[in-house]
Amino acid sequence: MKLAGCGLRGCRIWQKTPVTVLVTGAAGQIGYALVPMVARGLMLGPDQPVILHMLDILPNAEALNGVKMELVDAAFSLLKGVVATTDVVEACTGVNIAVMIGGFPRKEGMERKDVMSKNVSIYKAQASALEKYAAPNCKVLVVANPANTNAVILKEFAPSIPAKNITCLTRLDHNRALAQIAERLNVHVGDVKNVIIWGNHSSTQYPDVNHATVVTKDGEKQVRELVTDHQWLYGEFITAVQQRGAEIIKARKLSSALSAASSACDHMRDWVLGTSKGTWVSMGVYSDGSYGVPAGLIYSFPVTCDKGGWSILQGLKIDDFSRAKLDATATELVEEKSFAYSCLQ
Ligand SMILES: NC(=O)c1ccc[n+]([C@@H]2O[C@H](COP(=O)([O-])OP(=O)(O)OC[C@H]3O[C@@H](n4cnc5c(N)ncnc54)[C@H](O)[C@@H]3O)[C@@H](O)[C@H]2O)c1
Ligand SMILES: O=C(O)C[C@H](O)C(=O)O
Repeated sequence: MKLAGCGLRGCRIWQKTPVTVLVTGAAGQIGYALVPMVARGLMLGPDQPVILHMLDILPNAEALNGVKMELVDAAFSLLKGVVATTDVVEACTGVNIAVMIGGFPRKEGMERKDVMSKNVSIYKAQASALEKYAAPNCKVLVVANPANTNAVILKEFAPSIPAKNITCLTRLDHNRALAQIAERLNVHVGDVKNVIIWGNHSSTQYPDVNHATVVTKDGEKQVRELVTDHQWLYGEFITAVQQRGAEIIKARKLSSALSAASSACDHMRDWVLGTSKGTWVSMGVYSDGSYGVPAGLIYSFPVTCDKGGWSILQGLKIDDFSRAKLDATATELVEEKSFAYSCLQ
């Protein structure tokens, strides 16, 4: 914190030191939705000044500069500086938070594996830059797909960044699950909590409501008690969350952007500022073997956050149906990880 003038004679207020936030792929759709949210304090809080570092590739340099012009024009009071660059070293220098959205998008006719091999090389190069130039204790959120596996590669090639600081986005899936339950029960989404997304940000993810609750006028109730149609919970609900990204691509001809950006803010805000008491969220984090998930994967778990750190929520009962789902998505991640490594040979 430092003492800063508030503009009135004789007035001094304590102002926090700005936090530097890197957004890669900032000229893309999610980047364009995200940077104003960060500049408005939706990621780090309404009293936290920020400096934005925006990275994109050379063919998008002009568009990136346009985003910078708009940020300046919006006159955000929390925004203390903007760097728009195609130089990865300049982009990574001194960053406290890195939101990695940049990557090669899947194009028509391309297999998931084609995209993976391109993105794995990008994440290897950017890991090295973050390792060398980011601020100590930089927190990383990988959004670009395949998000979990890009995060694994980033961790591998930035060995001095603590594994606890490298995460991937499954909060969008978590929010989608909350929204599906809220719609089904005709309640406000803010009254639903503690769903879980297990595993990969892909169609093998397992949205689990076994421990989820809803605040009602008669107190907190289990989702399983309120949604009496268990066939729906075991079938349509799971598929709806797993397939929501594809459904949005079908409708928009583009992948989700505003919801992805908003969820990225939710992820970082809870990580930095903490989750509320009795509430957990889903984050793709480094597996320590909890719940029988192979150690070393970046896997989505239920986590609680406190004092800038996260912990995997322990001790939840996993029934046989869930066990099979947790294992299936872990198997996919093991295969993706091994394919990603083979791309680097
Ligand atoms: N995890 C999630 O929940 C989630 C949700 C939605 C989208 N996504 C993924 O996020 C990614 C971005 O989506 P989008 O809609 O913003 O895509 P987009 O194509 O609009 O934007 C991507 C941007 O990345 C830039 N880029 C490409 N290579 C780069 C590099 N090496 N360094 C820096 N920038 C680079 C591109 O030029 C482009 O501006 C995609 O991989 C998408 O699948 C993830
Ligand atoms: O970009 C995609 O493939 C979909 C995206 O990850 C989403 O979940 O909306």
